[in-house]
Amino acid sequence: MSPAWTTPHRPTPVDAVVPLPGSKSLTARALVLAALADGPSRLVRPLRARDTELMAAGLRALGVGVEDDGTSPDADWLVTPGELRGPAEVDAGLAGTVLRFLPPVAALATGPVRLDGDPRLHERPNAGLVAALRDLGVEVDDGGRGRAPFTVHGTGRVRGGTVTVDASESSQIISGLLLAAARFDEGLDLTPAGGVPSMPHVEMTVVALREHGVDVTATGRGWRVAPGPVAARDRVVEPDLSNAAPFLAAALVTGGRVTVPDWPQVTTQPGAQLDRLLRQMGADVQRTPEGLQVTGTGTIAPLVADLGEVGELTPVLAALCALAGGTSRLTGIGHLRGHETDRLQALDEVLSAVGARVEQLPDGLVVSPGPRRPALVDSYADHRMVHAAAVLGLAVDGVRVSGPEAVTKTLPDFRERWAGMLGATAGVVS
Ligand SMILES: O=C(O)C1=C[C@@H](OP(=O)(O)O)[C@@H](O)[C@H](O)C1
Ligand SMILES: C=C(OP(=O)(O)O)C(=O)O
Repeated sequence: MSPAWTTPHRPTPVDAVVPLPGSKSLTARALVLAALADGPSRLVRPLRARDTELMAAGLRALGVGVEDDGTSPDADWLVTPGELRGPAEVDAGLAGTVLRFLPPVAALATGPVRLDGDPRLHERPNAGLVAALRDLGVEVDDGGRGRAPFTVHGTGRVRGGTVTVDASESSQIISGLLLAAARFDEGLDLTPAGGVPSMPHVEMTVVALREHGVDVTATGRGWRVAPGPVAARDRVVEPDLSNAAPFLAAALVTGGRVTVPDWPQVTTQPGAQLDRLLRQMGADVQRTPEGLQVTGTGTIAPLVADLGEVGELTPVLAALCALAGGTSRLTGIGHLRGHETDRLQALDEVLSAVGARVEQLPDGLVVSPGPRRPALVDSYADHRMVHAAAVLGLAVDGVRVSGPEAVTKTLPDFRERWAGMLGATAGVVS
């Protein structure tokens, strides 16, 4: 583990333009669909971070070509579908996308595919996916745990058909099944058994499938994917709007201004909701020719919001709540207990350590500011907890976070970008 990171304290306004690398979620979908397609595809500006490198490595292990385009400054990937085959070992690390998107692909391979990952991956909920694969005719050996590690015994084809899926703990279970479904003999008619968190991420999957020529219909109960080819497609990956959260939050905390360039006009990324949420917290948010510009006043309004659609924004928003002028209430996020760490517990510990008052609800958090104090907090191996600590540290002198290397999951140079933002005078952080 690298030494604890002393997060920079910043009593004066920031003023910076912060470009961001590609979206984790869009890169993951692009890789899987390109792997299942009828010809080679190019991914321009994909996210190159632990989660997406693990996705690429997992696909390679199954026989897909995922190669660097050495000539491209943006580290493009060229994806060449191949015959899917085991035996293979897939390391999912701590990536929910690999955990839930690759098993349905593995089911299309010939031979056993074993999936394992970090110790915490063994605790991430996945029983709904295992049960659904079995209902679709796939043999999965999970030792009765419904979690990793498990082995998918692919036979080269999946019957598919009608299935009811428990995706109450992760939308990724639905996305994973839909992504591979056009390659199932009967396609897929999927109905969620109950509530589904992070619905915009399912919509992102549906749009990505249609962009690859797949016939997907919303049935009212769920989604139907017709069997058929997946068209190859080159694509440019949008910047990761969820990873914009800590940088934009810095504008609110310091009463400064931060612009994220190339903010898409239209997007399926749930991070786009930062526009609305940061306004609710008192920021001025403008779409300028350069990108999304957020300006803070130096005071932060408390937030009362259901974050069920945008759970991954919670750590940074909760950090802002700890610095706000009153009590905030964040709900609809019980499923965050199954994320990289139990994020409700972790946020309770971290925000309390710097002086906030925190109450855990079954599905959320109530956060009130308190007398601020320095603290050494844990990252819990969670990239977004490091982002949250960095936001707190702007306002609270002496916030240190152990295990800061967790940021490699989706933004390996987070600390360099953070320092660049703070050093910049209306400058671009490159
Ligand atoms: O499909 C995706 O790319 C994601 C879906 C969401 O997962 P959950 O539904 O498990 O929250 C989100 O939190 C995660 O960061 C990315
Ligand atoms: C929940 C997250 O990740 P994962 O894709 O591993 O579920 C996240 O990035 O906030």
